Amino acid sequence: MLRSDIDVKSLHTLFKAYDRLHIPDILRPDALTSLVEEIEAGIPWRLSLNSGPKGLDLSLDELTQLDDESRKKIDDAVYAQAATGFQYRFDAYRLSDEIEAGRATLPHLMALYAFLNSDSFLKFIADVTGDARGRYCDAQVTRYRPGHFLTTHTDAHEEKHRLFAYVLNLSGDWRSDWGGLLQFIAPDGHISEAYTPVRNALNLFKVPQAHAVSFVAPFAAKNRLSVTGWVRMKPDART
Ligand SMILES: O=C(O)CCC(=O)C(=O)O
Ligand SMILES: [Fe+2]
Repeated sequence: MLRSDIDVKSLHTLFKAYDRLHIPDILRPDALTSLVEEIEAGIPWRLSLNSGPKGLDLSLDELTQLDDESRKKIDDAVYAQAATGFQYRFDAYRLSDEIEAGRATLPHLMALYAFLNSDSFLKFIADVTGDARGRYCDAQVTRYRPGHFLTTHTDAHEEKHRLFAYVLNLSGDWRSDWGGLLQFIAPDGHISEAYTPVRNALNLFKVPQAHAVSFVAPFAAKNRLSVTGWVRMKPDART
């Protein structure tokens, strides 16, 4: 699935210097097209948001049945928490959980998950990062619609043994004005770097590292689609 002419050495030099990397044209174009078609044909999205420390995955069908007042209550709680702390709201399909539970039936996403866990991809990660401890990648498909976002966090998780985060962007022709930027936040609060979603680019960064996905503007002309997850140390720690 990987494009064959990737210059791993140069990527390694950059990764060593910055602990993060934006790699354009990561997959062979044919692999990417089938993947995007499969996702766009419809997958069982759920709205993922947190209520304080608790993560919730809510059925989109049930949410559309809520009356305006109930929906406003959720929005108010989300915005109150986002004003001062950690908050997210985006659509997700928990690909690795669904596959591990034997529930997934989406061949191209299953092939991608197998690829992400193949020796060749894990070796690619080891060569680029200089760290050969990665044994396993988890994965979720995410869709940020207008009004979706993820505030600043580091991805650190004691039990999950995360080494690196990755984001495979699937949306093309994205304008930075639409938001949905992957932003890296410096200790002084400035944004040290931001990646605009680029179709078929892989963003890779070391964990922990402060980052966020900026609010997708109401006028964004499309949704921001990605497959994202973490390269982890232990295959038996799939929690
Ligand atoms: O979608 C992205 O660019 C990053 C997502 C992220 O940081 C996360 O899910 O923890
Ligand atoms: Fe993150």
